Amino acid sequence: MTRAWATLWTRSQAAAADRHTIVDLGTPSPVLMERAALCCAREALAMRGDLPVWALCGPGNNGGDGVAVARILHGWGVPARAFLLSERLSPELAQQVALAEKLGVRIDRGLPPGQEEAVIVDAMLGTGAAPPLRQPFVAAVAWANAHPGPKLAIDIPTGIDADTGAAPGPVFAADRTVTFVRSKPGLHVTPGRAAAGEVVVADIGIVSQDMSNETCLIDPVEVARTIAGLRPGSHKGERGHVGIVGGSAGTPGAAVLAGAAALRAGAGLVTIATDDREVQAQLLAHRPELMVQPRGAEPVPAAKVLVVGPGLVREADRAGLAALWLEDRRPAVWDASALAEIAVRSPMPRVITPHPAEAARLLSARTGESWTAARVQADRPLAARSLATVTGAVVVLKGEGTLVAEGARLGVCVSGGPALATAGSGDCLAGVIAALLGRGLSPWAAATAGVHVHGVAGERLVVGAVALDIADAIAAVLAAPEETHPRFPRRVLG
Ligand SMILES: NC(=O)C1=CN([C@@H]2O[C@H](COP(=O)(O)OP(=O)(O)OC[C@H]3O[C@@H](n4cnc5c(N)ncnc54)[C@H](O)[C@@H]3O)[C@@H](O)[C@H]2O)[C@@H](O)CC1
Ligand SMILES: Nc1ncnc2c1ncn2[C@@H]1O[C@H](COP(=O)(O)OP(=O)(O)O)[C@@H](O)[C@H]1O
Ligand SMILES: [K+]
Repeated sequence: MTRAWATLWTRSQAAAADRHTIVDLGTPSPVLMERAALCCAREALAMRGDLPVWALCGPGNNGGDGVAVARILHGWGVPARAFLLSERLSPELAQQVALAEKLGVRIDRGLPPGQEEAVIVDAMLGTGAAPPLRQPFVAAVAWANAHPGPKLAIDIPTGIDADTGAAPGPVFAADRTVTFVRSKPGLHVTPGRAAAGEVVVADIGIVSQDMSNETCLIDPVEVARTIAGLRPGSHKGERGHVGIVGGSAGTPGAAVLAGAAALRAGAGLVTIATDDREVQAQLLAHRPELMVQPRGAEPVPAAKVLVVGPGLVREADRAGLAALWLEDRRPAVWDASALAEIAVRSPMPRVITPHPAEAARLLSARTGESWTAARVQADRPLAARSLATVTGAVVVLKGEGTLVAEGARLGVCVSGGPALATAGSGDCLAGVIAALLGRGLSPWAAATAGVHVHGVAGERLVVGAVALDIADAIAAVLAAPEETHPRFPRRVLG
């Protein structure tokens, strides 16, 4: 089970929790704001060295947090100022301004003058706002990003959509974001993830009645436990036999990579099914550990799990895949060009691993709507969930901040980096997930553990590494899975 505090709240879930805590339970709103600001002030203190702290404040309660941060720091003897960017002030913000002024905190209207280096605190907009940004925040974000000094965002960097991670305009580029009670999907989904910096979850006593945990981070603690629970297997047959339907003339490499990654992820045996004699010869030359056999009506009958798609570029090599999708009872990972053969929901255990362009093609074909890769990227959670609905599969939507969807459930991967952006890296991922399925994990568990492990393996490589290096790094990650990850939020209590 994912730890409760690793679940993610959407904008409406956060607002409902605020309302419940304040209205139903009677916790005064200023008490929550004080606790929120105290956590942010501590983080600003840790980031400042001997720099002053400047809070850029919007019109709502996010702005109220900013003024309270300036007041708390001022009380600790830190040179801290607040800058009000809007004419309009919410009642909580007005209350904070009045209190801060009584205590001698300097509060100005408009952006700070000059180029003095300072910690810039983004208290412009929080979870009450929805992008695209309007003025004066478009200009304020550009000013802040160009100003020298560390950047701290309160709750969410201004400009990021808290629910989707989309950034339809300029975005505050934070080094650190302090978010309240639960993190938000937008801090971990591309492109929001890059703008959030280090994410700190501050528990400030807001409680929710909503016990659903449909959206969560893929928790490295859970992944490590899942991996530790895998049986080593006393002989190779017990660790699962993976069959790979892949490799066309001229592109045998993708099948080799999927196979190599499956072996590194603990598959006992890997057999590649292809009818092309030239491909068969090339496969064996590439990786002698692999086995090769003709495809036939039922590919690799001895295999417990299939990977379908790596390198199947020739149309003739995709004949019969539609029936395989629908009828083959074995758990299977479907990838690359094989995804074009999916015409209906499959009742069988399936994991599909599209990148955004493949996801768009599949969604267009299956929904009759017009999807492009850009539309997928504009709301990755929606795209992943829609694909899960129309295919019946566990969906791995690849890319920075990979998503895993099963029905309405969504897992967000924290691991992975630019070294993974290399030809064949996706083939390795398919092989890892298949190996984990073969070792007895459910499609959800295999997909979530698979993307996390693949991401960590990629992080251990330098940019310029090739896909076979990823496959080879996977064994080391599985041998000693770590329960922490630098991009998994740090939790503070306030
Ligand atoms: N008492 C509470 O409920 C607590 C609230 N907290 C803070 O309050 C925040 C939420 O506060 P609010 O609900 O007041 O909302 P925000 O402060 O996030 O922003 C709402 C304001 O932004 C404006 N706005 C919305 N979309 C915009 C856009 N695209 N461009 C420009 N302006 C836009 C709206 O007109 C509105 O005035 C949280 O993110 C958190 O920082 C914390 O203090 C914790 C306790
Ligand atoms: N910048 C990045 N950060 C994190 N992961 C990435 C990044 N770029 C690519 N990846 C990952 O690398 C893999 C690439 O897969 P794919 O697009 O299918 O490429 P290929 O077809 O070359 O194998 C996916 O798992 C994807 O999530
Ligand atoms: K903010």
